[in-house]
Amino acid sequence: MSSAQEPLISRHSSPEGDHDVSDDVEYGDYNHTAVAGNNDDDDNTTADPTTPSNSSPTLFIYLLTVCAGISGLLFGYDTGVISSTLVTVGTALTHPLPLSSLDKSIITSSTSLLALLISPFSSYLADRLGRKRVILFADALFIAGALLQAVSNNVGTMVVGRAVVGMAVGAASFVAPLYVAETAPAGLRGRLVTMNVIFITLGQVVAYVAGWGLGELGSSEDGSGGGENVGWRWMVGLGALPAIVQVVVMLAMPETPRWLVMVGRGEEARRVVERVVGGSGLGRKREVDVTIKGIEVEVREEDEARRLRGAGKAAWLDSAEELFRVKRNRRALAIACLLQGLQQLCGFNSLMYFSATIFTMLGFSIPTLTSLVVAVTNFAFTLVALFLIDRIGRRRILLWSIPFMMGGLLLAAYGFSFITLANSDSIASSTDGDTEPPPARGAALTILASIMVYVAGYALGLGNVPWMQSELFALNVRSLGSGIATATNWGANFVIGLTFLLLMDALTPSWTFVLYAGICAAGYGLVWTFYPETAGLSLEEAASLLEDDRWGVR
Ligand SMILES: O[C@H]1[C@H](O)[C@@H](O)[C@H](O)[C@@H](O)[C@H]1O
Repeated sequence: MSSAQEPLISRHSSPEGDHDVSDDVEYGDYNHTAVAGNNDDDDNTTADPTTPSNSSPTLFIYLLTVCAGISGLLFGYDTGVISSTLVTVGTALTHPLPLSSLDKSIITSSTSLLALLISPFSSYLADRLGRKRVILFADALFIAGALLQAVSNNVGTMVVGRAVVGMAVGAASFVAPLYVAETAPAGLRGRLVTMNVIFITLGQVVAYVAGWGLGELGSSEDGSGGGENVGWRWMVGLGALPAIVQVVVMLAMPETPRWLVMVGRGEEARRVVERVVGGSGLGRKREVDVTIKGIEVEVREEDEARRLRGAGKAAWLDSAEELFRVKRNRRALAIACLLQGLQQLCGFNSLMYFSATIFTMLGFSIPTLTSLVVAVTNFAFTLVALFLIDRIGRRRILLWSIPFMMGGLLLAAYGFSFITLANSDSIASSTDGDTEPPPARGAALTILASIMVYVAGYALGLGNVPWMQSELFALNVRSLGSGIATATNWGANFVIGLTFLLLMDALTPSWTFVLYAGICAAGYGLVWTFYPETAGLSLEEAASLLEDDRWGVR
């Protein structure tokens, strides 16, 4: 990652008031990272508040990273597990009928809707209660949501369970990266954005593997005993496990030094920094002093800025005015929302959520196993993206990868045109997937291959680049701008989850995929016209690109 994308906790006072937790750490699920340019450092001579200059990472720091990773993993697990659940749940929720397309759509999209609704409160709660408590609170929601889903016997309870998980995803995805960003050395923070996406996609792989294993287990029980396939209950219930692990580890972890200073618990903050720094001796004491001093200065400056703005005016209003009044801020917002909207409207998550349903329709004998290719391809190419993105650049990687997505979608649409599918309502809800008459094998395999091409293209570009959104925004509007862009992501995610199966029924699968290809084509044009290359630039350079009348695109 180039220095321009190195997330640093800013030492500037922030005009964002009650959003100050995210002055530099944007909301975005798993994607809240403070991304500040080099220039952020220029006017400040103190060391990074939480950065021991010479020390190598302590065990404590590794633990922190894993802790934050569990939140990403949970996010991925809970969004990925729905795919297998929908094809193994059978008639358990709607006895004696299988789930309808509408049931499936509502169950799926309730998670993203609640994640969207909880997001504005996460930052407030993290300030009031502390970062650690919000992580624990999210874990409680993850556990409650998982158990509720596991015991549900009707669609209503399942939707409530999914919604509770959605609240957990929304809160955890904001606060966990913030927790690390405020505690860990700057060197680690730089990797947060991509690490988060990697943990999410890994969680999705785990969910798909669990869905396959437990779905199979359930079907054999079903076959021998004739009872309900209970595999799906284990799948959704298992989501509680990582959350329980996270609770245990988190209980042993401290609050972040920055929050402790903010609430006047300086002595505790010092002890935390001592653990972060590790080692002993005079050098260590000096490092701890400098770090604590840096945090105190930062917090004081923020308080001061807030006071100057005046108590009468809400801080977010201040920020909102700036965001919409200043041309270059408006442009940054337009681009960030464009990318986030496109990340979801290109239809990727319809595969993430419904691939097992699609492969059941296509007559694959173990659809949950076949659909693993979606999660594994996504994970593998996200890793590839990690190595490529800074070398190739964000704009260029998008312009290279979107045509592959379009090609994959159009080929899949072509494949679907050879297949006569039953309405998705009538798809058998078992994993045996035997449909009569069997769909054309060649066409089904073509669709599988084209979906892999599409997913690879997505993971290389759109799956990652939108989360680098904070580098587009000036510091004083970064938190709000990133928050709005992230809300766009959840909103579009909700729309896709709700409409995919309904579109498949109303338009046919071929036209649904053509529609997504059309959205990608429009997105390509918009990226080409409006999205300047920001790789390798400082935040200020990136922001000034947006000043010129061609939006910085040459
Ligand atoms: O960046 C992530 C990643 O691509 C996930 O696979 C996807 O499910 C999320 O919606 C997206 O935000």
